[in-house]
Amino acid sequence: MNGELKKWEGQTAEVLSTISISEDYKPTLLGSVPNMDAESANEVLLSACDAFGKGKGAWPTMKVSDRISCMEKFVEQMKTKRDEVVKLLMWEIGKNLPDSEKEFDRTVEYIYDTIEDYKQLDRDSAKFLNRDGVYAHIRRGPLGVVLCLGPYNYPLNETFALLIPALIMGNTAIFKPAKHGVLLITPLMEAFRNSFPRGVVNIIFGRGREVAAPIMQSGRIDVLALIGNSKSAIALQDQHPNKNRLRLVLGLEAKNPAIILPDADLDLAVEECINGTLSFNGQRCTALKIVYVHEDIREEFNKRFAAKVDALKLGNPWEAGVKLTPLPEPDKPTYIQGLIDDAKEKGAEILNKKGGETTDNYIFPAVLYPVTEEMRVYKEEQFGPVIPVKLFNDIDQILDELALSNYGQQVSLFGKDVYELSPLIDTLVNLVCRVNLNSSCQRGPDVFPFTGRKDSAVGTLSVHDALRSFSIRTFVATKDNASNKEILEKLLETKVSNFISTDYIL
Ligand SMILES: O=C[C@H](O)COP(=O)(O)O
Repeated sequence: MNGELKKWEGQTAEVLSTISISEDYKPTLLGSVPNMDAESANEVLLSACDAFGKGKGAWPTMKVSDRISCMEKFVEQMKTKRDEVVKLLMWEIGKNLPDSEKEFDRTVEYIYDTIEDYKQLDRDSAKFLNRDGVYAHIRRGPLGVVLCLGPYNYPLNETFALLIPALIMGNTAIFKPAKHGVLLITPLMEAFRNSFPRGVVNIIFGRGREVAAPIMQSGRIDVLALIGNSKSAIALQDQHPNKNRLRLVLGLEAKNPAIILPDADLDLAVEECINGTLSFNGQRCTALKIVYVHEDIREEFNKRFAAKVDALKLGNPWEAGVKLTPLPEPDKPTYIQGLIDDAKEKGAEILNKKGGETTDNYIFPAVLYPVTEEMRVYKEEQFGPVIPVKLFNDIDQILDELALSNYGQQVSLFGKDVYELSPLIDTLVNLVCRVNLNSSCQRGPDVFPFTGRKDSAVGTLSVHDALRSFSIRTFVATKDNASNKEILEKLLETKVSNFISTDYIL
């Protein structure tokens, strides 16, 4: 972005749209981005390192109020690009219109919330301490250079959920857009260029192993911030010559269950499970990826749920009322078909009539029942349109499975009896990080903590927590005597230091 894009002309990577379910479907060339190599990626790295300048750069030492002004300028310009970005969200990743609009609007809100929270954080963390003859002025500061990688399912929102807090805290950043959802970043590049000093925000395009790996190998990355899968996170981490000094901020996989207790409101449970399992075709880390149904209500729940799934409208993302849309990953339908075949071989049935029907780059969601622990669809994070339903008689059976699971993000719990719910809630909050009562799992509102246990996350990504994840407490200390007092008073009075200042009182 602050590097010269022209440099990479002639090595462009084409971006094809696969988003169409029409019979005469043909992939359409939407645009192209530079396909960078290791050398170009290293130039970008140098640009980010120079801008941080081992702390001497203009950005990390800048006044808080000036950094906020840059961010405000950026978000104002970003808002003028809404239509363009929303269209690209539909065309590149197949997200339906309401969800694409929501992704854009929620990202704008995330930036405003981050600005407000940053002011509060700076006010709260700035402290003058005087103890045992030592006087200290404490504030929160940046960590250095951050490498941010976002996922294809939220190419705008989740990339920015990493990038924005990292930047406002005074870090410089390099970000790599997801493979699908790369073009939608391009309308925003001018806004970045107009709003931030050179080298503060940097972009890399290309394959992870070709552009992100060499950057990590340099040992100059201080924070790896990634939302995606553990495999990519581990592969990148392993490239760093000194992993111990790398701070990690990771949002990873999950296998969030819905638990339908015998006294659950079935209409509500069905509705919430439809949204939970199939919003954006189940391509959400917070999606419900398995449904546990109690034996007493199994028949009724399965019947209503399967019928509702079949009634969902499949179509192109821009068509009104469409819930199910084409999948951006060309090999996803084959993968899902493999899960269905495996489950059928091991004794499951498809409960809904349309389950497994394929249309170009889509496979209609199959509701699979009864699912058992030997099946791949039980073990793998399907991240797509297929719904395993598992029977239970005894809640302890589910608690044992959750305790053994590699994941620990969220649970949806459906029921009414408070005496049954309360011990369960008390246990579940120690197995996952968010229990959704009579509602499906979700990340939002984005001011709420977004995290997980075990392999689901490292650190917490909410407006509030992300600012802390991308910063460290730093301070200036001195012996409390008359001469030092005088120097400190002068520093405050002359306003020559941005650190020893009262700029935090915004
Ligand atoms: O892919 C994981 C996302 O953070 C899910 O967000 P969401 O629950 O708002 O769809």
